[in-house]
Amino acid sequence: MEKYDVIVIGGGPGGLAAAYPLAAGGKRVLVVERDLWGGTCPNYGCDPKKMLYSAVQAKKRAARMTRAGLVGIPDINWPNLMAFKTSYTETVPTGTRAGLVDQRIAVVDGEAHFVDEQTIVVGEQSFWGADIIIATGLQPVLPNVPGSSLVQTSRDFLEMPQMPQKIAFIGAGYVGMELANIAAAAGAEVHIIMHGDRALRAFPAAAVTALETEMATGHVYFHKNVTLDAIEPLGNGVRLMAPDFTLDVQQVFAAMGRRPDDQLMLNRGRIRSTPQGILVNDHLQTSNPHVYAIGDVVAKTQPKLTPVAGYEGRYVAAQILGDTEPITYPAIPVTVYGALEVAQVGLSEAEAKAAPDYYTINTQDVTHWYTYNRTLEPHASVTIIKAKATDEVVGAVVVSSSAEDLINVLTVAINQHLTAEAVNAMIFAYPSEASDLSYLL
Ligand SMILES: Cc1cc2nc3c(=O)[nH]c(=O)nc-3n(C[C@H](O)[C@H](O)[C@H](O)COP(=O)(O)OP(=O)(O)OC[C@H]3O[C@@H](n4cnc5c(N)ncnc54)[C@H](O)[C@@H]3O)c2cc1C
Ligand SMILES: NC(=O)c1ccc[n+]([C@@H]2O[C@H](COP(=O)([O-])OP(=O)(O)OC[C@H]3O[C@@H](n4cnc5c(N)ncnc54)[C@H](O)[C@@H]3O)[C@@H](O)[C@H]2O)c1
Repeated sequence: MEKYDVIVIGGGPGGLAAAYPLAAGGKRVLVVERDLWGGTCPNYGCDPKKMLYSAVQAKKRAARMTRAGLVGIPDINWPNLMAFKTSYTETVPTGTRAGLVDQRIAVVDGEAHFVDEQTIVVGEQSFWGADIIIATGLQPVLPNVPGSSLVQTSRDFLEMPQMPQKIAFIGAGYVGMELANIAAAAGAEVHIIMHGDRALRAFPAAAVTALETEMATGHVYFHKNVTLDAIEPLGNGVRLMAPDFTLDVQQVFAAMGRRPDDQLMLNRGRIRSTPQGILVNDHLQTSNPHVYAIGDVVAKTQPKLTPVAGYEGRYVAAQILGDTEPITYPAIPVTVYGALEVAQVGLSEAEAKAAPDYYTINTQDVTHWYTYNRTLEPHASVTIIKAKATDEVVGAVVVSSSAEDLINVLTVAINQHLTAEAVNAMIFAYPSEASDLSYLL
C-alpha cells in the first residue's frame, strides 16, 4: 500500500487549490480523479457556460445598438460556437493533470472509496493518507418521476451538437435561468418548468422580476406552480406531464439543484453527512479528524461556487501545514449570468429590511442614467445597503447587463469596511459604472 502525507479526492477547483500549496510546503500529495481533471467548473460548468454566454452577450448588445446606428443583428451558429467552447475545454483535463505532475504531485485516475478512517481504494490499489481531503463536488438532481431517464443535464447541454427548436428546463435556479438565456438567444423556444412561483429564491423579488421580464421578451416561457408527474418519449422528443399540463419539447434538461453522490462509502471512514453534504467543523474537519472536506461537497450556508471552493482548498492546505485559526469567509458575491446579470453581495435586502433601525436601503432605477443609456440597457438598477451607525457599505444588489463589474467593486468596499465617504473619495475611470457610485452612496 502506498502512503502519502495528504490524499486529495477530486481534481476540481477545491482539490487543486489544496494540492499545490501542500506540495509546495513539502508534503507528499496524491490527487485522485474519476472523470475530467479540472472538475465541473472548467469542463462542464462556469467556464464553458460563459464562453457560450459571450456570444449571447454580443448578440444582445448588437441588437440593442441597432437603435443607435448598428446595422443587422448577428445570428448564432451553434456548431461554430460549440467548437469555440471546445477549443478551450478540450485542453483542460490534460493540462490540469500535467500541471500536477509537473509539481511532483502524484495522480491516479479512478474512483476513490473509503476502506477505513485513513485508507482509500481506487480500483485494485489502496492508498493510506495521514490526512485526506474530500473535494468531490456535486451531481445534478434528476426528477423522481416515471421517464426521468429521458431528462438530460447541464453537462449534456454544454456539449449539445445542435440547438433544438424547442426545449425545456426543469427548475428556475442558476442553471435553468442561465442556460435558458443561452438557448433562447441561439434561436430555441424555451420553456422553464417551476414547481413554485419564484425563480432564484435567494435574490430580491424585484431583481428577479426584471430578469424574468427580459427573458420573456426573448421567447422564454415560464410555467409556474407545475409539478411534473411523468415524462414520456415521443417520436422526436418528450412529453412533460403534470395535472392539467402537457408540454411537448425536443429535449428536457434538469436544473433542479445539485447533491453529493454516495460513491465514497463515507460510513467506512466514519465521516458524517446529510443529503446537503458532508458535515464539517469551523476548521473544515469532518467527524473523522484525519479527514477534511472542501468545496461544493460540504454542507454549508456559503454559496457553492468556484472561488469559495478555491478559498477553502487554500485554507485547509494552510491548516495541514500548521495554521490553527478557524475559517472565516469574506463577503462572497453571487452573479446570475442571464438575459440580465443579477448580482448581490454582503447583507441581503431581506436581512436589512428586518432591521430598519440599523440599515438604510437605497434602490435606484438607473436605466436612464448616462452609463446605461449609452448601451441602451433594457433595465438597470442598483441597491446599496449601508450601516446607519458607521455609514459603511454592507450589502449591494446590481441588475444590468454587466452587473459582474460593479458587484466586484462593491465587494471590495464591503470587505474593506469602506464608508460611503471613503468610496466617494476615490477617482474611478470615467465614464463607467463605478464612476456613478458617488450618486448612489
Ligand atoms: C452549469 C454550471 C455552471 C456553473 N457556473 C458557475 C459560475 O458561473 N461561477 C461559479 O463560481 N460557479 C459556477 N458553478 C459551480 C462550480 O462549478 C462549482 O462550485 C465548483 O466546480 C466546485 O468545485 P469543487 O472542487 O468543489 O467540485 P467539482 O468542480 O465538482 O470537482 C469535484 C471533482 O471530484 C471528482 N470526484 C467526485 N467523486 C470522486 C471520487 N469518488 N473519486 C475521485 N474523484 C471524484 C469529480 O469527477 C470532479 O472532477 C457552476 C456549476 C454548473 C454545474
Ligand atoms: N452563476 C453562478 O454562479 C452559477 C451558475 C450555475 C450554477 N451554479 C451553482 O450550481 C448550483 C446548482 O444550480 P441549479 O440551478 O441546479 O440549482 P439551484 O439550487 O440554484 O436551483 C434549483 C431550482 O430548481 C427548483 N426545483 C427543485 N426541484 C424541482 C422540481 N421537482 N420541479 C421544478 N423545479 C424544481 C428549485 O426550486 C430551484 O429554483 C447553484 O446553486 C450554484 O451553486 C452557480
